[in-house]
Amino acid sequence: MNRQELVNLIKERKSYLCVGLDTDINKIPKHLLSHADPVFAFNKAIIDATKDIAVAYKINTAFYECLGIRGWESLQRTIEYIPKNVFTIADAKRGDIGNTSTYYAKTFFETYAFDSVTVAPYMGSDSVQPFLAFSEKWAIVLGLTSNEGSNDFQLQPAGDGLLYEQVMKKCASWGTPDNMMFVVGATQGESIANIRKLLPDHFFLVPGVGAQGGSLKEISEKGLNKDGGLLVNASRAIIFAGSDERFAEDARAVALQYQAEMGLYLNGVIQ
Ligand SMILES: O=c1ccn([C@@H]2O[C@H](COP(=O)(O)O)[C@@H](O)[C@H]2O)c(=O)[nH]1
Repeated sequence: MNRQELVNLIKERKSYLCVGLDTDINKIPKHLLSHADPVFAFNKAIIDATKDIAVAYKINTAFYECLGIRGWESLQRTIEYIPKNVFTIADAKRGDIGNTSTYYAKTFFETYAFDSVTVAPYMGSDSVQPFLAFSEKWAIVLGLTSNEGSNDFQLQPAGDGLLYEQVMKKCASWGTPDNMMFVVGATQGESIANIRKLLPDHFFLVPGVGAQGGSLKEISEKGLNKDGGLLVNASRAIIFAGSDERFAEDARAVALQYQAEMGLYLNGVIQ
């Protein structure tokens, strides 16, 4: 999906909600366990319940990879089931020497046809650039993450600023706002305005609302730009909103609340 299609979708749906399919087999409702593919059965119900509200789905590959071949099959069924007009993210946090990165990119962009993949930039330009060589595909580079450990390196002084600022500026120079986004945690509210100033045009994938306690209001007020410019992810808060037969309706109810709030923040900001 290209940038204009994503921007149009955000405008149409008045939503920048990304539903995170962190489908933990140990947390899905028990009645699904008798299905041939319980993870896919769960995802299918969540997708059916949210596909008119969400603009993106993020599949965190850890929850699938841990199940071996069955997990990869669930992932494949899920990515094939997600409507083609919605943006898809493989949250795999890859990045390696150049030729290996190329094969990671082929895995997620060609074999599984995701629109984007999350990339850890620590190994530098040759580890990130292979993800930028695919038309209408995106690298989503870890910028300032939502976890406590972001203090260990990302928020440490470096050069004339902080390490995450140097990393984001440098990475941005390898791509464009049409093929690169950044992960910015919703728990990093006090840094969002600074990051938006640093990168006015880039999309940010923002995990950390819901279960991690980040503020949708703060991230939206400080992070939205004229194109929207944000994809705010909620995983557990949506997909595990309920735990019985009504889990998909419960997920929809929470997703609708996020969409309604996002509609308010978009008003007057998006052009
Ligand atoms: O900085 C980061 C980067 C990635 N994540 C991922 O996003 C989701 C968040 O899940 P919730 O249940 O909504 O907390 C999950 O897949 C993380 O691995 C992140 O949280 N922070």
